[in-house]
Amino acid sequence: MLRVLGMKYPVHERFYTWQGEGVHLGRAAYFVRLYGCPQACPWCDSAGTWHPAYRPASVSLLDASEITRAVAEESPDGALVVVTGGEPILFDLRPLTDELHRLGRRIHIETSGIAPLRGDLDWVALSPKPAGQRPLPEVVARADEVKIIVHEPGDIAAGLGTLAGLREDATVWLHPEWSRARDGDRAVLDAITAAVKANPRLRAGYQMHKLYRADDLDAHSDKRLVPLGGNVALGY
Ligand SMILES: Nc1nc2[nH]cc(C(=O)O)c2c(=O)[nH]1
Ligand code: SF4
Ligand SMILES: [Mg+2]
Repeated sequence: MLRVLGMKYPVHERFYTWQGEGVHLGRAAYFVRLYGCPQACPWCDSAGTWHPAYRPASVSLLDASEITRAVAEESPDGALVVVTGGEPILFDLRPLTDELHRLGRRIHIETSGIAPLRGDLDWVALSPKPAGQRPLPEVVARADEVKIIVHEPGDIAAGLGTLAGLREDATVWLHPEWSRARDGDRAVLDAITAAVKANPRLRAGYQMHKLYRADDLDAHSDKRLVPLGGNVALGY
């Protein structure tokens, strides 16, 4: 118990913006991006999780009170708090969700679902990574929405294959991976369109914050353009 109360979270970056994706698209949101993820998706926009050149020199270790104070000082009442990653589900989020609830905030998580969820979350956005570790059934059952990132057309079936036990009312998004969306990759976009037309349960998604370039205003820890797909010359 004492250990949990003294829990420190590795905060990679934090910034106040709006939710750029999913059911809560467009809502004011304070993002807390925790650090560390074993999944190593080569297109991850949190490149420090997998890319040697983008590993931050240091990451702030903050406890629940420090994070909550930053949320209170840097965003107004009514803004959501989105805990993202990295992989936030690796941490015991109970002290953090308790403090943020005392502040009156609603708390959302973005996760690949690879560990039991610890914390009182108001919204769970599950983004399964079938090429890596698959989401636990208990997290699938808890998910309020799912975002399947489509880098190749085959990612649609692979993502859907991880969702046994998903609630009937959970929203399932197919999101073109950002470089595919940005480059107008017809194979990926057409595969999403065909999948939605074949299965009305699915929805076609997009990362609206990137179109707005809202990211440019964020206090990201690393402003460099994130490389995609690795760098063969450097051996990763
Ligand atoms: N504006 C904005 N919306 C987002 N929704 C999910 C994000 C994420 O990186 O998890 C994200 C993000 O990084 N920025
Ligand atoms: S699971 Fe998410 S945070 Fe982890 S490497 Fe993949 S995209 Fe990045
Ligand atoms: Mg992002």
